[in-house]
Amino acid sequence: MDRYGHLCVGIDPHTYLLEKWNLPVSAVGAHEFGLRIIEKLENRVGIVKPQVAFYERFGASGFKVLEDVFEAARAAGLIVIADVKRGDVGSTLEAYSEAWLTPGMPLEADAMTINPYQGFDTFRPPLEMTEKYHKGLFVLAATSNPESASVQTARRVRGSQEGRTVAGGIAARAARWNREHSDGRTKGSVGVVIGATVDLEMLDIDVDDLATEPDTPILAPGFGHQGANFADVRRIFGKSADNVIVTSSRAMVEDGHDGLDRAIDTQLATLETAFA
Ligand SMILES: O=c1ccn([C@@H]2O[C@H](COP(=O)(O)O)[C@@H](O)[C@H]2O)c(=O)[nH]1
Repeated sequence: MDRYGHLCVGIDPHTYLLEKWNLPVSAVGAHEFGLRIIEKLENRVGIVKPQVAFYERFGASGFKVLEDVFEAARAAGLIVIADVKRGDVGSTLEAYSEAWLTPGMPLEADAMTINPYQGFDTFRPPLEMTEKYHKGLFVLAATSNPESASVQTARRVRGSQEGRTVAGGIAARAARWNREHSDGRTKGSVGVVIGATVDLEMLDIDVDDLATEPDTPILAPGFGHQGANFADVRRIFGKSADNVIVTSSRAMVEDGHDGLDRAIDTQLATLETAFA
């Protein structure tokens, strides 16, 4: 974060955004959308998060242009977080991690989002790849959408005792993994996704634990369109704010290509004040 900053711009070529940018609603339009965003970010913003779904919907041609978008982002010196939210039995998850984390593969990214619904222990293959190739994982813990609460606030039962919430348990497992594999690093390679819109207390997420070295990075969606305010990052994440990647997609690009310049300047200035 010292090198790349806290701001991450999401590349989500929604249909209405392609239309607003006067681009065709096709893989070609999604390609151009991604490249134009990357061009604006170079030397100003350090991290991008392409939302793979908006490319996947165009099938093979969508994946082909996504490869180019990743390549352009890498060439511009950006960190690429592939928002793919994959999860499965370990052996299948291994293939997903080969696709998204292995150097030289067409869809290689720096980090991927991953879904723990089938159990944290299915992550062994991607965790090993993360260590081997110096990549990152962001595990969904407390997602920004309001519908998530019914699953993520549920408490586990340990014998006759009520245990942690699902979200709190996942976050604690990620922090534990980082501590057990710290290797002298100040930040772990396993991060968590925690929406900026959630109630951390209700979810029983221990932000102090996430801020215990090696810190657990937090990928925080929900800023902008989903209602969280960029200026509130420290209030929301407390001790862990310094580990937060503030990510926003629609709000950055809704005013078109020129509006993106203004949005970048505004949000960089807001975050500079917030982190001062
Ligand atoms: O909990 C989550 C996890 C991922 N997302 C993704 O982030 C962006 C948010 O887009 P905005 O336009 O800034 O709302 C999108 O790609 C989601 O799939 C999330 O919103 N919440």
